[in-house]
Amino acid sequence: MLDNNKIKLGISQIGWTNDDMPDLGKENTFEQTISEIALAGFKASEVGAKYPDDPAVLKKAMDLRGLTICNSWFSTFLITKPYEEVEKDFIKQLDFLKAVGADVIGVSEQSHSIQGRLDQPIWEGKYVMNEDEWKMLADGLNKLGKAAKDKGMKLTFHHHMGTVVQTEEEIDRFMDLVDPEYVFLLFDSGHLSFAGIDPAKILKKYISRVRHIHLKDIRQTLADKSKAEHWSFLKGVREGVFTVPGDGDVDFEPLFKIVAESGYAGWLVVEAEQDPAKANPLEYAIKARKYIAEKTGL
Ligand SMILES: O=C1C[C@@H](O)[C@H](O)[C@@H](O)C1=O
Ligand SMILES: [Co+2]
Repeated sequence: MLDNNKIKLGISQIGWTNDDMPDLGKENTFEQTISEIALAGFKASEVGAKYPDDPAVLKKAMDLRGLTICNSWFSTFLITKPYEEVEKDFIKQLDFLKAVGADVIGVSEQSHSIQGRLDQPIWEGKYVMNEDEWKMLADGLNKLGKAAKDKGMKLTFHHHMGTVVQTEEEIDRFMDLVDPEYVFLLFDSGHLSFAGIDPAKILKKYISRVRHIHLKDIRQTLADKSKAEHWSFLKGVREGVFTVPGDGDVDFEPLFKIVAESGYAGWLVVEAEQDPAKANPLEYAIKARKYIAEKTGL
């Protein structure tokens, strides 16, 4: 059982429109997306490309539906761009998130990332950082994390397929290098499972440093096929590698147990990008909401 005084449930808008491939769900408007998020029984979403840029307009639309913004993706380029340039954009996004009521920002290092490249199989040619780059990444994130903390926000780092922090060894090294006061982990059950890592092992090890959680399930047969047939990450998404919790092969019960026993306080966010033409977003959001209620009491 999870404590609903500590844990709140959100769902990412990525199931309605996928900003990485905007043709997926192009027909779904911002208003329809957030109305369906509320209708399915969730309390928050992250920020999508169709969401209003004006924080007052966005907040009003969310408030009207009893929703809040709980996080947004932020791409850093700490090992390939000047730090000051990254920091400037980061602060702007922090201020935006703060104005709409979020206290978490989800960072992914996108230097050399292959996650968006259609010409690149996701299982081949991922960039591996050298010693200097590891230091540059950790130092940059520590500084950004301090800037976030100074504004009452938390920098959470999203390990991700096709990026410089994907494998178990990379996650361990990352957690060793960053300052626990300023940089937290964004745990994503789908990316770990897709990478062939036991999500329960990682969650157990780092739960005290986790400040945001993405609940993503995978269809293992399609994940295996993506490797065998050299698919890009985005082809995998299009074909249905990811789905909502309870609909795939990830075992969520140990994850919920670790969360319950840890005293984690924060958001659990269903994040299950797939083709909305094959997986109706409202139907899948309701499916996820029911599964989580059944397994956690939330
Ligand atoms: O948190 C996420 C945001 C997406 O844009 C990304 O590609 C997805 O897989 C994810 O986990
Ligand atoms: Co995620």
